[in-house]
Amino acid sequence: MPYQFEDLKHACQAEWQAYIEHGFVRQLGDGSLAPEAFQHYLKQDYLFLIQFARAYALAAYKSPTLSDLRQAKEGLQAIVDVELDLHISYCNAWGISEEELANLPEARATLAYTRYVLDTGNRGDLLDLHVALSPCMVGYGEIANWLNNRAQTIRGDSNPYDAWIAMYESDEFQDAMQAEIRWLNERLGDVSPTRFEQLTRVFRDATRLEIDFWDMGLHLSD
Ligand SMILES: Cc1ncc(CO)c(N)n1
Repeated sequence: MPYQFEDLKHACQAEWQAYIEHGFVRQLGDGSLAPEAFQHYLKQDYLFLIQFARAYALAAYKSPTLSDLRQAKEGLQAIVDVELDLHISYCNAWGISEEELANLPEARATLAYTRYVLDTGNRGDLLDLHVALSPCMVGYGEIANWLNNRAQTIRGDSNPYDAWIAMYESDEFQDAMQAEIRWLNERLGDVSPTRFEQLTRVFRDATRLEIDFWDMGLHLSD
């Protein structure tokens, strides 16, 4: 039976649920999150996005076909030209200047996660790299949808984190998430059980590192 992206999630169900339904996410949704925790998270996410862009550059290097190369280029361009600019203005709205962003030290959770993704891509092939990146792309889209279906979630001006949820429920992000799932499903369809086991380890580790990223925000860890 061909493997699908869903099988990776099922194989790591406990970790996936702990990531999607994390305390940080719940508190974002009901508006109770401490502003300091959110600001700490935003600052580290700026550093995360820079490394994330490098991972797309690595995907370009690892691309065997023109179509893969174009896709990696689109990803890199979206992060550098759109997401990072948006992130900087969003940080400004939360009282974090561009100068402060430029001088931030990386928290250990940021270092661990981003370098894990880059190392996995360096050691492996384009599929390893995409599996390592997939908890980011797919997870955040799923988190926005999970929050929207949750009774405790507050939307609109009475939740200071409403714009964050709106960003990840946007058609743009949801479309990118679906495109990533399609890409993975095409490749996973051909892998052997042994290769699937390997990829499951990558997916589990990346998911655990996303959990650590939320913990880092919640506990202001450096
Ligand atoms: C840590 C992290 N994971 C995923 C995303 C979604 O791109 C993000 N911005 N930050």
